Amino acid sequence: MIAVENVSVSFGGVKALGEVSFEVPAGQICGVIGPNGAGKTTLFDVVSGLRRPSSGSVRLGDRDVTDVPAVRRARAGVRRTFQRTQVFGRLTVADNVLAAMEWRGGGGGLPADLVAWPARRAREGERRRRVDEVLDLCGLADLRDAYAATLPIGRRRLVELARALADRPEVLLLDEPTSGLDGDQTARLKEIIAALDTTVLLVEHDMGFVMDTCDRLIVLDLGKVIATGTPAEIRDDPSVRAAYLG
Ligand SMILES: Nc1ncnc2c1ncn2[C@@H]1O[C@H](COP(=O)(O)OP(=O)(O)OP(=O)(O)O)[C@@H](O)[C@H]1O
Repeated sequence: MIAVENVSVSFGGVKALGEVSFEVPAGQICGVIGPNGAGKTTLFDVVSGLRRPSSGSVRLGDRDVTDVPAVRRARAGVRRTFQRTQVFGRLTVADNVLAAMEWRGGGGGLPADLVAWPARRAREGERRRRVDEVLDLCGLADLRDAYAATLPIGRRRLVELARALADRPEVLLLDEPTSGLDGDQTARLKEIIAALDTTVLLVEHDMGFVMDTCDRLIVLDLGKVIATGTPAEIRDDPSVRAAYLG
């Protein structure tokens, strides 16, 4: 569950977010839409911990994470993809996913390696199986040994998604996940998201995708929530039409 309460963020004189509040119950797929400059990316930065709000709070489950930095939020099960893909170009697709998985139970140096060797090897095997599983899920199995830098943008985006899914996140934030995807890849993405039992917050400009994929929508305009509701409710909301049509 994600709970954002009265969150405000200002950049100098620009109020990117003004007292934004909403909740995404566990397992729900929630879309954030709004015109350019509405505050969507800023909201993602606040939820993922990259930006601290000037006021307000963010809770994940029953934990207040407002002051918890991004890296610790990631450890607590928050994963994010970015508007501009951020894959490791010099690593293979499989290694990109492997690198994103938390190494639990490491540490302790050589003595620990020797004593705990069988358990560590078993865990390593589990991680590699998981890599294959998510590559399959994302339609990347054939590309597991390709260097990420050589892939077209749509595939790179799917590598980023695979990385985000590898550790079975509790909360997944997707920033414009369809951009650069072709029709087949977009359809696959829809299926992947629908099959997750993760809380998902996504920003997306492709309205068809948003309407088909999300359980609920939040509409931002000039840093304010101007409407929330099911996709059908939002489609018929006059204030939303006004915001988009100017
Ligand atoms: N680092 C920053 N410094 C100054 N102003 C910023 C900064 N980041 C965002 N803003 C401003 O805050 C407002 C919200 O920006 P934000 O990028 O969150 O909107 P957005 O809805 O994600 O837009 P887009 O759809 O174009 O990505 C805009 O007016 C933007 O110019």
